[in-house]
Amino acid sequence: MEKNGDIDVSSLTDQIETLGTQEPKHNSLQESSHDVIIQAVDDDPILSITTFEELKVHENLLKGIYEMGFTRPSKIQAKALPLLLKTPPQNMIGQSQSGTGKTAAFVLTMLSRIDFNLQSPQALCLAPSRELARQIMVEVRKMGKHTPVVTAEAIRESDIKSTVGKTRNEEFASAQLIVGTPGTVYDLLKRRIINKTHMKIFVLDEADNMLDQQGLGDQSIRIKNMMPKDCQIVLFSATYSTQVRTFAGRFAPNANQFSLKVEELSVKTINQFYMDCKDENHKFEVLDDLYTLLTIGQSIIFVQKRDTADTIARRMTEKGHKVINLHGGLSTTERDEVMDGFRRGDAKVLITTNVLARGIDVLQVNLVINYDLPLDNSSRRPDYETYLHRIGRTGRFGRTGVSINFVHDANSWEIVKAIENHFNREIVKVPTDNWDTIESILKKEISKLNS
Ligand SMILES: Nc1ncnc2c1ncn2[C@@H]1O[C@H](COP(=O)(O)OP(=O)(O)OP(=O)(O)O)[C@@H](O)[C@H]1O
Repeated sequence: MEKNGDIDVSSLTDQIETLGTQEPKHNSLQESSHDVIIQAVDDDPILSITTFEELKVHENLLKGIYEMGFTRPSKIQAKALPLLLKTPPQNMIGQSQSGTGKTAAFVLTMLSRIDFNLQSPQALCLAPSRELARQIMVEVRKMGKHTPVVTAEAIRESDIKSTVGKTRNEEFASAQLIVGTPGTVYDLLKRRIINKTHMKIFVLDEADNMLDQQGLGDQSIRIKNMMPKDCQIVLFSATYSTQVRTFAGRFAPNANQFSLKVEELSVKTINQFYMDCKDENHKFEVLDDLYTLLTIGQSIIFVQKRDTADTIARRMTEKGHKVINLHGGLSTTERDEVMDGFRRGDAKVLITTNVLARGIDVLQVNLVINYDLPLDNSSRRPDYETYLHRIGRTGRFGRTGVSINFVHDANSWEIVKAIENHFNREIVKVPTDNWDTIESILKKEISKLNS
């Protein structure tokens, strides 16, 4: 195999480097032809806004939105916000592709429902990971910057005790908007540290994952059962299996619904590839070569198990690559440090498990590698939803991105083919041993996309 210096990788490098920084084409999300199926509970014609002003939310919220650089609503925001903000409030089951701005839609709804004179929890949002909960809170604080909103994060406390004045009880007593993970939120509600009496809106981000009966479903249901009867229930995700959608309909009754057909689910600006490796060990050699030969902006490598993440991180470090590693086995402080470092761009390569498959938004990520393909833990069948969420860590809000799947035996090849069939999107083969060809294939596919 040719190593760096033997071939000119600079032009491909340019392509991959510019991918992450490439701004979305003007209005690309709004003009997308995605066929959203909308079911509204009223007979009202579905309103769709073209500017945030039309929503008639408080000017301090508009100020926050504009300071975030949002000049106009994305397609899901344009369609969902008028329904989300209706009085009296109506439930919502929303679906749109990864990176299309679902967070801002529910954050704005939560902020606009709060009575700032009432010092009691009024909006609650659950997310499946501490990293996603913290990220949502950053968006809340940015959008609510010009409002007096008081917020609290209900995630496992950091190992380093906070030095700021308030105790946890005091913090939650005065908080109006809470974002957290289900275990911690349930515990705080049960111990009456979070007062549920005035709760007006309950949001589940990554709702299909939060309602999954094999996982977080139990806790989400218990929390929902504690909410006041008239609390607005809002569910958002890029994916809903048929089974989960049926259940979601019971969890959020009489909801306005947005859904997508399966062939509309994958983001068109994410180029999907696969590399046919000889065996497990060859996967590592190809990974090492990829990072030796290409200068990649920022990237995420997904593996199935924590042990694999540790092993790959150690071996990549031994090979001289600067990588970081995040999984559920780390302490809360370590997790926060790793994630914050990656967001700052201190580290360019993040090795992780499914814990970061959903929701994480780092715009500079231009490459996602599925070192291990996502499998359903119990059935060992392809996990289509996780696949879509993983590759959706790139190609955010109209940007272009590349995803590469590693295949190493007949079974993993079948999984890639099943994923290709499921979403009806080609996953293009690139060789593992000829970097000139790799370069030209990646370039051709990327230019097809940009033309
Ligand atoms: N109206 C807007 N104008 C410009 N940028 C926006 C707008 N709305 C959201 N964004 C940005 O788009 C990016 C993706 O948004 P967000 O993280 O909400 O996507 P998402 O739909 O929740 O994705 P996922 O399904 O992966 O969770 C974020 O960086 C966000 O700040």
